[in-house]
Amino acid sequence: MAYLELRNVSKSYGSGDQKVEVLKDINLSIEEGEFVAIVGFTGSGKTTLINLINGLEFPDKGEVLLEGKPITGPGPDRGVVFQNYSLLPWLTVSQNVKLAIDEVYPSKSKEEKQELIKKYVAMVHLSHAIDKKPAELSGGMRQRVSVARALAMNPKMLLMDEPLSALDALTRGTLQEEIVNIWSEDRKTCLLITNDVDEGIVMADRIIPLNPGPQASLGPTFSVNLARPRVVAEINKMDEYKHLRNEVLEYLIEVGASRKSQKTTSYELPDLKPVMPGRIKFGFKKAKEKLQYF
Ligand SMILES: Nc1ncnc2c1ncn2[C@@H]1O[C@H](COP(=O)(O)OP(=O)(O)OP(=O)(O)O)[C@@H](O)[C@H]1O
Repeated sequence: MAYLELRNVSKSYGSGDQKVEVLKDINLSIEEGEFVAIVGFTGSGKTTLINLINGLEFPDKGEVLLEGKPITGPGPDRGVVFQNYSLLPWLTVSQNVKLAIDEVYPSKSKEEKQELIKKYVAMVHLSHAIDKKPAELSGGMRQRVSVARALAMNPKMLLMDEPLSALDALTRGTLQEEIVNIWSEDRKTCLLITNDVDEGIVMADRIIPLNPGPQASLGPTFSVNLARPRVVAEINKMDEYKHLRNEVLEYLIEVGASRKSQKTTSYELPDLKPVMPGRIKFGFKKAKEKLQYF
C-alpha cells in the first residue's frame, strides 16, 4: 500500500458561473520514504494540491488517502514548510519551534522540550541564533526555522510548498543540500512543490509535472536515477543530468505551448534558471523540429 495516494482527485473553487475546476483527475501514489517533486506552472494549483494533502482543503471528487485512510484534516503526521516561513514574529527561534513541540508532545517536561528544541535547531545549523526573533534573521535562516519547526513535530511526511523560492540562489543551494541530508538520515516521505526543475532533480527520486490549469492534471513521472549524495557541481557535468533536465523541460515547454494555443491565457513556465549561479548554461534553440536545451 502506498503511503500517500490521491485517486481521481478534482478540486474546484467558486460556484455557478464563477466555478473554476483547478485540479482534475489527479492520481498520485507516493511510497513511504520516497522524495517526490511536483514541478508546476505558476497558478496551476500547486498549493491547492498541498492543501488537499495537508487536510486544509477537501476534494470535490476522488479520495486523498494517507496509509489507506481518507485525510480528514491537518495532523502531526504531516509537517508543512511554506514559502513565506509563517513564523510568529514576536517569538524567538526557540519559541517558534516550541509551538510545534507543545502541540505534539504536550506531556513532556519543560527540560525534555528544551532538549528537543535544541536538537532540531541544531539540525538546521541555527544554534547560535536560538534566542533571536525572525526580524533579526535572514530569509534563509527564517526558512531553516520553518524546517526545524516542521521536523520538530516528527512527522511521517514532510510537505514543502516552494520552500526555497524566496531565497537567493546560493542560500537556496545550501538549504537544498541540508534538507536532503536531513531526509537521508531518517527517510521521511517528502513531497516538494517547486517551480524549479533543477531543484527537483537535485533533491527528488521522482519529478512529476503539474500541467497548466485550469483542470490541471499530472504529467508523466520522470525518475531521477542520479546517485546520492548529489553534489551540484558534479552532477552538473553528467550527461544523465543534462538528458533528464532536457526531457523535463521539453515536456513542460510542449505542454505549456499546447495549452497556450488552446486558450488566450498565457502560462508562465517553471523557473528555468540554474540553482547555483553560473552552474549551468541554459537556454534553448530549435533544431530539426526538436527543441534542445543546453
Ligand atoms: N480559496 C480559493 N478560492 C478561490 N480560488 C482559489 C482559492 N485558492 C486558489 N484559488 C485559485 O486556484 C488557482 C490555483 O491556485 P494555487 O494557489 O493552488 O496555485 P499555485 O500553483 O500554487 O500558484 P503559484 O504558482 O502562484 O503559487 C488560482 O487561479 C487561484 O486563484
